Amino acid sequence: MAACGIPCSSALLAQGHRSAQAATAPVRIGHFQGLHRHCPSLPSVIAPFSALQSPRPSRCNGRRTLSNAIVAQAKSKYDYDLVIIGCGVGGHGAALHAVESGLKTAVIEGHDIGGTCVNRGCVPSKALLAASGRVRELQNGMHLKAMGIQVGSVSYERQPIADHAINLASTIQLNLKRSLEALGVDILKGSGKLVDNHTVKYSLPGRVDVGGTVTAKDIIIATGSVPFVPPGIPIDGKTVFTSDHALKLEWVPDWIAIIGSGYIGLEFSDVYTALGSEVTFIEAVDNLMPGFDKEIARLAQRLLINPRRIDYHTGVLATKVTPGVPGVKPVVVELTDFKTKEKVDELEVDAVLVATGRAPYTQGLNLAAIDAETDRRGFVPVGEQMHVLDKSGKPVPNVYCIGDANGKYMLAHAASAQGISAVENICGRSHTLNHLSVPAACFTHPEVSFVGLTEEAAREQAEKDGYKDKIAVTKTSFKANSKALAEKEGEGMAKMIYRKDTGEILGVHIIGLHAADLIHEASNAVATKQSVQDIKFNVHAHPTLSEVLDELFKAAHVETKAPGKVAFSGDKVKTPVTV
Ligand SMILES: Cc1cc2nc3c(=O)[nH]c(=O)nc-3n(C[C@H](O)[C@H](O)[C@H](O)COP(=O)(O)OP(=O)(O)OC[C@H]3O[C@@H](n4cnc5c(N)ncnc54)[C@H](O)[C@@H]3O)c2cc1C
Ligand SMILES: NC(=O)c1ccc[n+]([C@@H]2O[C@H](COP(=O)([O-])OP(=O)(O)OC[C@H]3O[C@@H](n4cnc5c(N)ncnc54)[C@H](O)[C@@H]3O)[C@@H](O)[C@H]2O)c1
Repeated sequence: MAACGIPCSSALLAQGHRSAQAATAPVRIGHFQGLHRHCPSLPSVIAPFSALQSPRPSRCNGRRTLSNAIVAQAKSKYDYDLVIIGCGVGGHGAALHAVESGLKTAVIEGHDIGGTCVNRGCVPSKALLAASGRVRELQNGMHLKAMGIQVGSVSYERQPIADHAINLASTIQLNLKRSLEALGVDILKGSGKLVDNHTVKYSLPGRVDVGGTVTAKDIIIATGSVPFVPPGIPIDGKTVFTSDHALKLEWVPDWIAIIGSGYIGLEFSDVYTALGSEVTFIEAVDNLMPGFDKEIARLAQRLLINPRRIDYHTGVLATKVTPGVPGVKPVVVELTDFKTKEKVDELEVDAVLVATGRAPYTQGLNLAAIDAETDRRGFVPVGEQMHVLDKSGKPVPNVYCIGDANGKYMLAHAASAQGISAVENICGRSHTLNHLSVPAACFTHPEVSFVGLTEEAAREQAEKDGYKDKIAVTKTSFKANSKALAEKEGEGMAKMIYRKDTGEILGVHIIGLHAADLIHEASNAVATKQSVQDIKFNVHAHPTLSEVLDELFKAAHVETKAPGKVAFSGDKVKTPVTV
């Protein structure tokens, strides 16, 4: 567990293997935040951005304190103010903010606009979760009967569910591309490689008609990640596969082993069990969901694992997997004790999903050209303000790295927020993203979400910094919430870890209906440094699920009554590295 409480165990396990795996993986590349603001189908939403209404504006749109002479020089010397290598959600979010800030911007994209999130991640997985979630709900006769509803037998068609995910990804990919075009961002097709800290060469293998060299005042690297596959596990894409293949839902195995009980493993266990599969988790750590707050993980096990057709082996590694033939020959999985390294079991299943983390996609960038190198796992080292660090740990002028490629927090909205932060710094508006305020959610049924530290990490931090007797925890249950009860969805809890001397919110964790939406009141409070004694005066509509949080805040007891922003211990906490 990293200091921030964000899941990171797979990274520990993966050490030493990642770069090698990434080297053989195909180039991949997506954000809602940007999409909502800039979707071409929403012109009225775009309108407020001055960058759109004027001809190509000068650097940083008048907000930067550059003299006109410097601006003119900057404009004439380079092709662009900003070039972004990689156009996933991170690159896209950075590009939108750059245009808003008046920067002449280009993105270089080697595969598909939208990257992992849009094409092989968040978007298609949420489509599968939405469809399979309905199947689960309609098949839960007891639940429906409790509200006086009876349904006949419920069935589904696999291909239309798969098509829903594929079509959604295509639509959003197109929306992202159009939003960039509408904003005047040049989209350069090819794989980018640094020449120096102002120059990028780009090309597409096998295409002599595509490519070139561009110069820019600043460069952002946003090349993302690919699935990490441990050694000894050959991916055939049919019986042994990663999320890249699973999202296509080409078949629904009767029995599937999922290696890894992190985000991907959990979300796919939700999809597969709803569609009728039996699931076996193989988890290296001694407990399932090792990256989550322990109490939340225990309740998650009671809600998401135990009542379903799921069993599990913990404390074991899948050290060897032999692919099978669908319907003919099973996949064989060799299990090795994580601690003793002795072979302990062998499983025969229909399919294996490898969900053991993600590896950065950073090779081929030629970081040597800027006197930088990746760490041993392939991540690009960055400072607090997203500057790439050179071999001696100093910031490389004008080169930044955001998103999965730097490994700070491998989530779509974190990539986009880091992109916005980098652009702020490029524009001379010093900005540091507080990663402890970035929410995370797992979209199972019910959902799990959190922000900040787990209870364990908060206590560890407090012990180290000498305020361990100041840590307090409040908890509320969905069972007492009118809206949840009206929905017959009373299973779930929220917990908050805070400092009773200052009222600082250190972490909030939720499991229950719409937990992924509910977390934002807490994450925004952490971001704006609202204290518990302030937030407890917020008014929540009744009856809503948000009252679960209202009660949570009201249950907190703070020693000081002083309202307002306080000096938080989080101010001193360095941006956590989570992988
Ligand atoms: C199954 C799955 C589900 C997920 N669900 C969620 C979720 O619900 N919520 C969430 O927040 N996160 C989710 N994630 C994580 C999220 O997808 C990533 O954190 C996010 O995509 C990272 O964005 P990025 O821009 O850093 O990288 P990417 O999205 O990987 O984009 C990088 C882009 O750079 C391009 N590229 C790479 N190298 C080069 C080069 N040299 N030149 C030019 N282009 C290059 C790639 O083609 C790619 O398009 C999920 C991930 C997976 C796998
Ligand atoms: N809803 C979301 O936000 C969402 C959804 C999916 C993915 N993601 C992102 O994608 C990334 C990858 O997800 P993930 O679930 O693959 O990674 P993860 O790091 O969340 O979980 C990987 C799990 O695999 C286990 N593991 C690693 N190697 C193993 C081995 N050899 N044998 C057995 N167990 C092993 C680890 O202990 C860990 O529990 C995450 O960083 C996450 O941020 C986010």
